Amino acid sequence: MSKPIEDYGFIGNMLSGALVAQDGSMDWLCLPRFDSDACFAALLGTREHGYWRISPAGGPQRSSRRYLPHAPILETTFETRDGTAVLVDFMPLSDDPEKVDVIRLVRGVSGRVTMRMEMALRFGYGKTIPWVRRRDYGIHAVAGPDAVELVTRVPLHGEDMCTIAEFDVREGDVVPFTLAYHPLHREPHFIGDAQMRLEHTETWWRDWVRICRLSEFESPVWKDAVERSLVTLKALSYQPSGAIVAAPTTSLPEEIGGMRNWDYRYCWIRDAALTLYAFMNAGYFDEAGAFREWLLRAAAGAPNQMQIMYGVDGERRLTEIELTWLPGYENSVPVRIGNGACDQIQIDVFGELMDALHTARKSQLGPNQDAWRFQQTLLSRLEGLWREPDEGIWEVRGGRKHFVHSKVMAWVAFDRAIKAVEQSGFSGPVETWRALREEIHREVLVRGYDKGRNTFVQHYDGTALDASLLLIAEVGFLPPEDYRFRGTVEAIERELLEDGLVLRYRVEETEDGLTGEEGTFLVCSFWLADAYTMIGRTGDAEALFERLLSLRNDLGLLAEEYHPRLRRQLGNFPQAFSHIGLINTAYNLRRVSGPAQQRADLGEPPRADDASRNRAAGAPRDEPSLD
Ligand SMILES: OC[C@H]1O[C@H](O[C@H]2O[C@H](CO)[C@@H](O)[C@H](O)[C@H]2O)[C@H](O)[C@@H](O)[C@@H]1O
Repeated sequence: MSKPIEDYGFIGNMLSGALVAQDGSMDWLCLPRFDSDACFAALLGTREHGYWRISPAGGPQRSSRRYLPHAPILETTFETRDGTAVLVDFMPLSDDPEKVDVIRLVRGVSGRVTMRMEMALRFGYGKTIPWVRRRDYGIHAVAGPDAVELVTRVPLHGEDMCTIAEFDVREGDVVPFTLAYHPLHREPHFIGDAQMRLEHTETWWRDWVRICRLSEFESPVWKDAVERSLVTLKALSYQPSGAIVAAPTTSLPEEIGGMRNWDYRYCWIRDAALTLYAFMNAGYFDEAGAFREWLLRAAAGAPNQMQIMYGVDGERRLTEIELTWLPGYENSVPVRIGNGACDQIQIDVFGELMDALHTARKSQLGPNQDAWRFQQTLLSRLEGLWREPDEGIWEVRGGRKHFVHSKVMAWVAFDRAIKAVEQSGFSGPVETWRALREEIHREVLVRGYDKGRNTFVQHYDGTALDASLLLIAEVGFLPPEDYRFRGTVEAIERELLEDGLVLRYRVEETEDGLTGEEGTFLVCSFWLADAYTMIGRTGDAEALFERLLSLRNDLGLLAEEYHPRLRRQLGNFPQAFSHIGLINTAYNLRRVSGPAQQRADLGEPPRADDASRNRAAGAPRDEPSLD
């Protein structure tokens, strides 16, 4: 029986991540990387597909949970008739991407609680039962190239292809369990003092959060929401390369029982560029630098071969396949790994990329000629490409169209390049770019705008609406007071709202190549709040933002979508896109010159004045300069 998506907490260490349910069951864990095979995949199947549960043997009478302040460290409290015990789950930081660990500490709080640990390791996304051997420290399990050590002082025994332990904890007892991954060709490693690793992990995250600019929020709820979102985004970054995954999961459905199930454990240029923007808003510049370095490496080569997404180390081949042995989350099939969208053309990424680098440059992170050369080659490709149809921001699988958002973002790409020349002294064919910027603008106002309804439309020669049009003012294509933008906001309010939340489009009006429905798309609702702010409807913006905050789970986490009637989160979880929206909208609401205006080049950008503090706090890599 699946648990609601919002029942899960996320822990991670910038190499991989795990989902742990309220009942103490770790139902999703991929080792050693975000996109490695899962060794616990009960999330998308049953216990047969792997899980690791630690909870009171007779079940708790009550349980509650929280994150430790400032860190992706989960603490679940189980109250039983005999006493209270706490389970602390975390993934310690590691310098070696092939050696990744999960630590679970059971602490006795009061009385005497009998706890039960059950572990069913199933490598290869729930398919492969490993060869398990006893060791004096616990067990050693091997399957193919993967090996783990489960280290504990508690006696273990086997039952029905699972490893089991029952043990008592009394007030003051601490019982650690460590799962340490290593590739079979390497020696096992042992973590040592789990309590010390906990303290080290807590300290690292506390120092990281110290940089964060939260003083502009009076409300502790807003402060916490922004901080938790930043910590989540940071935990979704892949430390060795600087990439950022869209989510740590695959195939959590956008419709319960439906086929809209995708693998998000990769780095989308779009999502990562917007993440970068959220980080810069909050004062984090090392992350911006690291992502740019990743991008330059991943996208290096012929500009016409730049992809819209890559693996975390820059891998290009992300072949999409179906895992037929997994029944899917609440029977939502297929379960997919890999993502066919990697071969799509999505013109908006040129704009998102140029915009993020523009903001970074304005934030006074030093110039970088390599990055500028790279941007110029991208623009030379865009000169012809912007005229072509594409798959657009929503990655439709029903055929290419002339999406208006894609054209607007092509305009953004040339606009930011022109500004780089005008404001920062870079050189380039600025007259050509000016002419293209003008031509795109003119064309969109004619072919992308429906005069009769006073609204922009999803694609040329069509009538459907699309939530991505809410970004038209935010990116500076038109001023917010322009009647055509206001008309678009009103049309979206009339036609794309479900219980006050925004659908990205109406599935019945959009050839997305898929069947079924989907929930409201959370980042689009944040964009609507931004649009309200920009057109002076601050009360509506605040109300919508508060509503969106109320949709977070008890730990402050958001999936990609929300179903208002079912009152359930839907889609991959936690999703970077949604948390990016939360952060940017919060700053937008509290700054005289918020991110929307910054992107539209109307105000002051976030500054790099905290970058040195960022480094001092032990951020994991040097800050490369940004153009
Ligand atoms: O709806 C179909 C598409 O859904 C996914 O894409 C969505 O997630 C991406 C990552 O967050 C985001 O960049 C994109 O804008 C979203 O539409 C899926 O990854 C695609 O393969 C699928 O076609």
